[in-house]
Order: sequence, then C-alpha cells, then structure tokens
Amino acid sequence: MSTAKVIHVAVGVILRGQQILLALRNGKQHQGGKWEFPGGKVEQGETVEQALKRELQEEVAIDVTASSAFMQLEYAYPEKTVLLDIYLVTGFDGEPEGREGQPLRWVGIAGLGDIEFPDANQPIVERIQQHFLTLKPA
Ligand SMILES: Nc1nc2c([nH]c(=O)n2[C@H]2C[C@H](O)[C@@H](COP(=O)(O)OP(=O)(O)OP(=O)(O)O)O2)c(=O)[nH]1
Ligand SMILES: [Mg+2]
Repeated sequence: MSTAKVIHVAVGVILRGQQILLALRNGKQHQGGKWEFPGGKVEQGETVEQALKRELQEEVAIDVTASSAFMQLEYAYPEKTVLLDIYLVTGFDGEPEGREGQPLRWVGIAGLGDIEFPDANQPIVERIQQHFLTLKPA
C-alpha cells in the first residue's frame, strides 16, 4: 500500500450562461488526452481559492471575480491519489485562452455526459447535472 501523500488540486467549473469551459490535457500529462476542468495543484502556503485564482490565470488567462465551493472528491489512480477541491466559477474577467497551447471548448451542461474526462470526474459531472438540470415541475 502506498503512503504517498494526497495531491490537493484546485479545480474550476467555469460557467458562462449554461456553458462550462473545458481544456484538453496534453498527451504527456497524467490523464493526458482527456478534457478537464481547468485547475492545478495547491502550493504550500496557499489557500485553495488562491490556488484556483492563480491556476486559472496561468492556464486560461482569466481573473476569477466570483467563486463558491461546490464539492470535494478524493480519487485513487493507480499512480497517485488526488483530492479535487472543486469550485463553481460564476464570475471572471477576460476572455479565456489556452495559455499553455491547450485547446479549449465551451460545452452545454447537458452535453457533459458525452465528454471524455479523467476517471475521477464522473461524480463531478453527475453533481453538476443534478444541480443545474433538475426538473422543476410546475
Ligand atoms: N485540473 C484538473 N485536474 C484533474 C481533473 N480531474 C483529475 O483527475 N485531475 C487530476 C489530474 C492531475 O493528476 C491533477 C491535476 O494536476 P495538474 O496537472 O492540473 O496540475 P498543475 O496544473 O499544477 O500542473 P503541473 O504544474 O503539475 O504540470 O488532478 C480535472 O477535471 N481538472
Ligand atoms: Mg493544471
């Protein structure tokens, strides 16, 4: 059994209207070739929100102005265990661009189920769809 420590990751579910921003992880990265919610590792001395702001500036060139904690999820990949700290990003300044050359796309909430995400992400997709697509009968 591994005793390696859990990698804490700040993850942004970036909303614009009914769409969510995804970025393609490059083939050389862990879980490469899959679409992700932009984000990255929380560094020592940083709060998760600070990490989120820094990572989204570094990766997709936006300045987060409004965010809220959404869910946390620990997932053990064979090679490492991650703690995904997921935030809804409901306000930002700037037009997103892939700062690291990565393709970006906006996907409607209903379409998230058709996207190939890292293995850890299934519960995130379900929770987003539950949160935003719950039918409200008259
Ligand atoms: N950003 C992000 N990471 C995810 C998602 N799902 C998932 O399993 N991960 C995993 C993949 C990685 O092992 C880890 C995030 O690491 P990362 O590669 O984004 O870290 P980073 O931006 O700090 O990059 P680096 O400096 O280490 O290259 O979390 C997701 O939706 N978004
Ligand atoms: Mg990253």
